[in-house]
Amino acid sequence: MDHKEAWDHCLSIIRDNIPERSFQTWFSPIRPIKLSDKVLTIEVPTSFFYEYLEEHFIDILRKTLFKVIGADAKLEYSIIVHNNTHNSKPYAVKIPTQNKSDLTNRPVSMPMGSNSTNNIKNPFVIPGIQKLNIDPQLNSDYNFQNFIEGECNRLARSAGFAIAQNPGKTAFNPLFIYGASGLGKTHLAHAIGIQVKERFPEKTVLYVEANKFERQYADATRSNERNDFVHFYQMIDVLIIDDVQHLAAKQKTQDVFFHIFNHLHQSGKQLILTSDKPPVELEGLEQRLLSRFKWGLSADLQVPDFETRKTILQKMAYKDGIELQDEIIDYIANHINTNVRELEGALVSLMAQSTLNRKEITIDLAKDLIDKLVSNTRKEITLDVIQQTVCDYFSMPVDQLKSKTRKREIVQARQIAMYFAKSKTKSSLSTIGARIGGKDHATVLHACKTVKNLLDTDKRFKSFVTDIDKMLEN
Ligand SMILES: Nc1ncnc2c1ncn2[C@@H]1O[C@H](COP(=O)(O)OP(=O)(O)OP(=O)(O)O)[C@@H](O)[C@H]1O
Repeated sequence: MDHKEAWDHCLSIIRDNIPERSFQTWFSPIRPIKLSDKVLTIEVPTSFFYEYLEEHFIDILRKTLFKVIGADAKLEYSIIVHNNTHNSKPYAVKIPTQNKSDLTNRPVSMPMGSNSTNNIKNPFVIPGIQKLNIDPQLNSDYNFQNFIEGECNRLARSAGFAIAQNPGKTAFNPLFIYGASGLGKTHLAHAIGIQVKERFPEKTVLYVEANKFERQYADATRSNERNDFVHFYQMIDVLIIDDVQHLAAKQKTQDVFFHIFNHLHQSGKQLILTSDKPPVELEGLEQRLLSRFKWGLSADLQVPDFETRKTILQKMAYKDGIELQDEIIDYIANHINTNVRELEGALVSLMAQSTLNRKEITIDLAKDLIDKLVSNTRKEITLDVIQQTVCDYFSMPVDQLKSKTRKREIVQARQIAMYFAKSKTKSSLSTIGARIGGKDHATVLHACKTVKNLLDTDKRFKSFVTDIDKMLEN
């Protein structure tokens, strides 16, 4: 048995024992490299990947290897590092944090300012910020207790939670959280900051929106305080920058951020960034910044599925001290399927209506209000919404649609998603391709043509497309 056969055999066992989504996320990207003396070497994309496997799948990996290779089987990881070399680690041995720099090809030779805190002036206009004893600018409501977990945010939440226990010391540095509007990026970023402050009160945490960072920098430059600005930011232990996409085309701000980023990262400080797009799709940001954004972990927040929407509503209602009948929760969760902010809005409107009019919250009141709300705020049809809707319709995980698999039914679903993405959004063909399965623009064009042809020739296929169209439009 060679390494490929052995690993294939292992995969078939693992696949039967874990959820398909986990399998796709954590096992599909692994490549077997060699098998010698019962030691199987597998290649994983990042050290985070390795740590995650060790933490979550160690038991199943161990049992499967013993079954396939024998009782004295061993597993070695080969981790792809930035300079395209590999680093093999023996089975079940964690990467010691102090050796992390061996694994990541960190450049940086930026001259550093004095670390002394005495002569640092506070360059900011934000009231409350003073030298190191700064207000972290965190919203206490946005904590982990209030952040509801579901398949849609599990990876980002787990990574965020791990960071909060050990800021700067995990492989997730930076943590790059991305996703469409209203899905909880800001909330999660604050939750990490709050938890760090609770566990390590002496640490300096700062949340700042990218726009504000830009304005502060412009002010500091105007008043000749650029160095103070840089020194100030270089003293932060956990720096959270929200909506980094707003730094696009701001060359000078990107330059200064680049230096701050390098300094903090090299000093083992934690960076948390949020954006509405993954690093590969961020336009107008310098390549050197984008490549650094990919050093740690990029984790997306997706549109919550129906069950998670229900949980979110139940917990939100509970927090506000009201009890809603299941029928009402189901109705809202069914009709508001865009993002968490809108779910929250619907619940607040419902409570307001019932309080103002002294009416009980009944299913009729809920229907009346939600129907108005939905028709007034015609939901934006985004690439995420399209992919989620197509996957809901065919009962498949979004991961599969985004994967490279050539299984017929998945290819078909992917083509339908591309067709709707082309007809209902303004996204370019290459963006559509990149977001749906990592394909190029020619594949998207081909998909649109195929769907149009099938609409004319295949009745069953046409009914799929019509149903999904209705779901998107309603
Ligand atoms: N998983 C969740 N659990 C509980 N509340 C959530 C969750 N996700 C989002 N929310 C709530 O939804 C609202 C919108 O979230 P948030 O502002 O974090 O979204 P965002 O992704 O940063 O959006 P934008 O890109 O528009 O700034 C907030 O009130 C937040 O508390």
